[in-house]
Amino acid sequence: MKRVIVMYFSPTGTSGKIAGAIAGGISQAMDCQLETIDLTEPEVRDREYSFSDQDILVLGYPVYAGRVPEVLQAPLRRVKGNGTSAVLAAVYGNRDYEDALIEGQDILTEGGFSVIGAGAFIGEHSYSKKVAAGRPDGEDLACAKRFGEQISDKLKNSQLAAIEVKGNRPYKDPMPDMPFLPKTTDACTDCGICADKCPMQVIHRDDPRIVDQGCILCSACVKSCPVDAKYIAAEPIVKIRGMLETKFMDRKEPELFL
Ligand SMILES: Cc1cc2nc3c(=O)[nH]c(=O)nc-3n(C[C@H](O)[C@H](O)[C@H](O)COP(=O)(O)O)c2cc1C
Repeated sequence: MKRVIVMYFSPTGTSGKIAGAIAGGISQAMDCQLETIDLTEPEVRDREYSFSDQDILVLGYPVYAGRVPEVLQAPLRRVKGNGTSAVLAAVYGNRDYEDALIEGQDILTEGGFSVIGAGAFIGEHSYSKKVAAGRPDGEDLACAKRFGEQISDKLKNSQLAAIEVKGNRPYKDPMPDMPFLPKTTDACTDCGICADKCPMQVIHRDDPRIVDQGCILCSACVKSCPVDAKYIAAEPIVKIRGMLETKFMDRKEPELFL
């Protein structure tokens, strides 16, 4: 019996939605069970995972500076396949995904997987509510589900050869360190949702205004706050937001590799 495992790291939820839709498409078409592993939670990220050739792994992650997020790299290297078929979903904020797919493919291939499908999808940008606002939308999710069904056809026809994705080696330089912390306005009601959502667990549950070092500026706190009390005021991020809201407003569409 085949099993589909959907594994994702998704601070603001977009990568999780896309990976879930792909995995749902595969599991429905193949009538097999679906399991979820949410690597956004630190203790889940710390574990080791091993899969068999009866499993299909769907891995979703956001694109950070054209790469696989650094915080996910060591955890992914602990995920082992044994001739396991894998599908990648890199979700980017309507600018570009550069080397994020090829890097993801390299990591999984080294870990014993065969990447038989990959897609670059679009999600609302972590640093803006205007860039790719509301995405993934219904069209994106339908596209992801259909992609899952195409993957299932490929599996049924035993076409398990690895694919070629877009991207370059050596990969883009990693993101420079940005030692900034999110700020909090007086609107904060101490509800603690931001602390629960923080993938680095650096926000104090008893006083969410206190944020320890180690923040990766993923915007999980900003986007989950019900009263918009969290914000990132650091100059480089404000500049990036301005650049994105000027140059990257035209709708991009998913790119699929099968
Ligand atoms: C640190 C950081 C770097 C990012 N770099 C890129 C990028 O290079 N290209 C892009 O289009 N979007 C970039 N984004 C936006 C995210 O890839 C995008 O919003 C994604 O949908 C977030 O996924 P999530 O909802 O699963 O967290 C970046 C976001 C963050 C927080």
